[in-house]
Amino acid sequence: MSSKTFTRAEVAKHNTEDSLWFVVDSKVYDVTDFVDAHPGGESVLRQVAGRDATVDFYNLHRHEVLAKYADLCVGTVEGEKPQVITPRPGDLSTVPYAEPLWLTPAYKSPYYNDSHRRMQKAMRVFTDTYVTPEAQARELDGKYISQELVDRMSKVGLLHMRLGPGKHLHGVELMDGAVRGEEFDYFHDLITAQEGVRANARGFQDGALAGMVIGLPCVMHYMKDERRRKAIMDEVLGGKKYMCLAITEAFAGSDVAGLRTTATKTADGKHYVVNGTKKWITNGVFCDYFVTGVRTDKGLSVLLIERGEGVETKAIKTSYSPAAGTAYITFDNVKVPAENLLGEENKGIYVILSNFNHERWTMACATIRQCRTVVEECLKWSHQRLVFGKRLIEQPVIRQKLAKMIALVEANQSWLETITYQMCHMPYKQQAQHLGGPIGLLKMSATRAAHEVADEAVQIFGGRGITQSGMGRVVEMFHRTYKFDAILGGAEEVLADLGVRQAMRQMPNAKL
Ligand code: HEM
Repeated sequence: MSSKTFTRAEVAKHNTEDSLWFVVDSKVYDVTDFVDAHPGGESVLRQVAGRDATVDFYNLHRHEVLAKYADLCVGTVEGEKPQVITPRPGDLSTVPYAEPLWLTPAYKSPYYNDSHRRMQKAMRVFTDTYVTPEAQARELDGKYISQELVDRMSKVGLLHMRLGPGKHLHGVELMDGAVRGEEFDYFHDLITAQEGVRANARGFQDGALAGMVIGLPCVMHYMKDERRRKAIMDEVLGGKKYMCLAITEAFAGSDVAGLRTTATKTADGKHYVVNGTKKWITNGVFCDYFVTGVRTDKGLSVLLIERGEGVETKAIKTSYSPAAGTAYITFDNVKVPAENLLGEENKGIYVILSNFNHERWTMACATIRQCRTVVEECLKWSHQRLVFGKRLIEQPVIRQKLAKMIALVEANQSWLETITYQMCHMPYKQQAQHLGGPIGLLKMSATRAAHEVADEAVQIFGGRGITQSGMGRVVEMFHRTYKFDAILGGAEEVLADLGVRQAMRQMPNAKL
């Protein structure tokens, strides 16, 4: 920004055909050569020529517009300083409820220590600096994640971290040394998930190797040949090869037992021959490995299938961006080595189920954080938007909506943290027994809340809430995409039922 200063009287002189200046938040803008390019047209700019246009500007634009057009700024008003906060990469928001309570000054939490705080800071800087700019660009052009970002994520251990705590992290320096792999627990995991989704790009979010997050654990826990397992883990965590989980079919979604893709053993027992289809496979379009649910002679099995002869993928157009690489897959007589069987033959259901809790919990982390971002957007918008002669926030009906949204977000975050604490203190096997139901209910609660939050947010933003650019772009994206989390990883209704059925297994002979 230029260091020049001007008096308001000097700015006022630039209100002619040949020179058009105005002030926004103490900064002086010369838009003489910009009027033809201004998306809002020329006339509106002429109306504020020579004047302070701060109120008009923020009634119509996001603050980030000023950063994008920073070269229009020719200086500041003498003796004045900009009042509007310009966040730097890594900054916490000071808007009420924009951050979870543990990151809000004056609040305490029993769950987070210094190591968690270091992780949060490092993740925020990384997301703001590298992920958000690419995520926003990919949402627009629909291309897949760049190898450059994958390499960067791999280098700081982000791909490793997304599998959750465990031995695969031991000896790994995370986020350039912010945290040691050995100290990584489920609260670090929660932070990783919640910070990552601040890029506000739901399609890209899945495109950023979500398939690996749910596919690779099956290899990590169930591939028998240790040498091969290590080689594949290194390739995938090194960002050299991409992996996805291919379970759902046109025939069966949440009803995993209804899968129809078959795997038949060859007479010599050395191979399986796979035939069938898969649908809605996240990242499938650009993956090298497919962790695939198949029907073998006496039940379900899981095979690691490499892209090759007989494997075809084509993109499915969904309501989020093509950056996710969502695929329809066909397997036609695909020959798969028998050692690519993950877990036991006909017992694949255990392989599939073993992963579900962590996947669902991660989705709850993400959804709750996205709801919070939408709350922040709504608080800012209702605070700056002038309508019917006053700020939107002065309408009681708007405050009612905000209160409901805030309460939903805070309640879900608290429940999430309580469950996360149990995850930190329960062996994995016990988690499956005691936490499968609560995690299912938590995910259901998070996506039901998302439904309410998305709906109210669009009402608050009006037409902008259904417009993909400008003020309401975050709300529009959320409203268009929150359903992915209500369906993927187990539909709301299936998880609600699971939660209650699991509780009923513990039901004593208690009477009213
Ligand atoms: C440095 C100054 C300005 C820049 C760089 C700028 C840039 C933009 C951009 C990029 C848009 C597209 C929408 C968006 O992305 O948010 C836009 C829309 C618009 N601008 Fe500006 N603008 C400036 C100042 C102003 C001022 C002072 C006014 C009015 C007094 C104005 C009136 C409008 C209007 C009416 C729209 C259309 C809004 C809508 O579609 O909802 N702009 N401007």
